[in-house]
Amino acid sequence: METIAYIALGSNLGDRLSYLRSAIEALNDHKEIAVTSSSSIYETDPVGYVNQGKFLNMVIEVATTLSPFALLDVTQEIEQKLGRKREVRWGPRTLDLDILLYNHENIETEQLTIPHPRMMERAFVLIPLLEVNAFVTIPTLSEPLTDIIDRLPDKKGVRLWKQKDGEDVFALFES
Ligand SMILES: Nc1ncnc2c1ncn2[C@@H]1O[C@H](COP(=O)(O)OP(=O)(O)OP(=O)(O)O)[C@@H](O)[C@H]1O
Ligand SMILES: Nc1nc2c(c(=O)[nH]1)N=C(CO)CN2
Repeated sequence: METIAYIALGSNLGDRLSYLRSAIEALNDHKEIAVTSSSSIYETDPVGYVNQGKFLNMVIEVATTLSPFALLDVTQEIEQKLGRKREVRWGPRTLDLDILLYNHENIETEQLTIPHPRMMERAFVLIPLLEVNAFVTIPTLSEPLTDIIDRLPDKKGVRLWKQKDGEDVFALFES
């Protein structure tokens, strides 16, 4: 059965825009994944480990026939292929792909937790997520997402960097 999933992308090393584009292309090239929508691109102050460069962050919606674990394998392969090294926890990275939501499933294993365990603390995730789907619902959450975002300290550090213009995800990457 086809699933709708939301994936957060982040990059703060090297050619950040090009890492985002390559990751979206690689996902869309997979025969069991179609990228169906995206947010704008935001430039965001680093959260957690603050002594690092600004991130570009965005969220995409995908339709997929992969299981959540197979989708995680694909996102991790793409991170590796695009040069990701894990050195400092929450530190600089060429590319980070986090699976936020997978239909309305709740998954809690050592390898994979969905909804993503830290998404509700991150305006750099919730602002683009709400842009992609203003009616998105999160399992076990009754409060409106907009109220949650209002309380998040990092929301002031989230700035629109490249506005989405129309429905074509790849148009975002044309200059
Ligand atoms: N929903 C999820 N999406 C992606 N990875 C997840 C998810 N839930 C659990 N993980 C696990 O988290 C591990 C660490 O991920 P990663 O190194 O990307 O963390 P990070 O980006 O440094 O921090 P954060 O998870 O806070 O964004 C991965 O190996 C993966 O198995
Ligand atoms: N602004 C911003 N800060 C972060 C980010 C990120 O993508 N954007 N990712 C992190 C680890 O996943 C830690 N901190």
